[in-house]
Amino acid sequence: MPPLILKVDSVQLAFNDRRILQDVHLECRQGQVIGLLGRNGSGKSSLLRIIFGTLQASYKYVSINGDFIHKGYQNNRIAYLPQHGYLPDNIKISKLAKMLVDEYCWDEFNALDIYRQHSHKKPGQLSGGELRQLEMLMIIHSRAGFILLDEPFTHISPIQADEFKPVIRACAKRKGIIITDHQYYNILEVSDKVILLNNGATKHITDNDELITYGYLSGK
Ligand SMILES: Nc1ncnc2c1ncn2[C@@H]1O[C@H](COP(=O)(O)OP(=O)(O)OP(=O)(O)O)[C@@H](O)[C@H]1O
Repeated sequence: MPPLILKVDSVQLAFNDRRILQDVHLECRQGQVIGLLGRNGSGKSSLLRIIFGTLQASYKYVSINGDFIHKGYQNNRIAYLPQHGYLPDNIKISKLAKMLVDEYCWDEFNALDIYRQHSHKKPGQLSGGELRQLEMLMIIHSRAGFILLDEPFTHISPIQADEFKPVIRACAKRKGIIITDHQYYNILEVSDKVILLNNGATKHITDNDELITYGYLSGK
């Protein structure tokens, strides 16, 4: 089967007449990790929510292999790790995992140390970093063909971030992933392509020095 291709084109978003996104074009193939960088307030979370279908844009074109996708979350086509936690506090991790994790990935997920360690607990009994790791792992082992990760490295210690990057790469063998985080060095390491959101437009970065040219990194 040819790889699935997610296309996002001509996204327009404004809040109270303030333009946030106006010239956004990106493509993510199954097998690829696309890193999305941008300054605070540049519209990264808004773009991911528009693709997922929980934020309405004034215009968007999102498709998977040519099929227009109105709400990405429908039919498990796209899964999304929001910037802030999404798991309810009082349901056991094991029960949540059974709802979210794809049965075809269950053995792989069930073998993860962090899951084995905490499966009997509830989210409210975990540290911020433990919870973030489990939230992300459930999303990337979900049924969806495309995964959107909004700041997955937040609250994660450097050593655990290093353990995660191969897990993300392994997941990308079967899925397409769009990932954003302010830990830009992790994004540069884990991504096949990097896109910068700058003044509402996507810039496809081919040389990391462009991150300085566009004012994302100071270059000092
Ligand atoms: N519901 C809203 N109403 C008005 N303005 C909003 C709303 N949601 C977001 N914004 C504004 O839109 C802009 C883009 O926000 P968004 O959260 O997408 O940025 P971001 O790139 O993810 O930022 P950060 O890196 O700080 O998380 C910001 O200036 C924000 O203040």
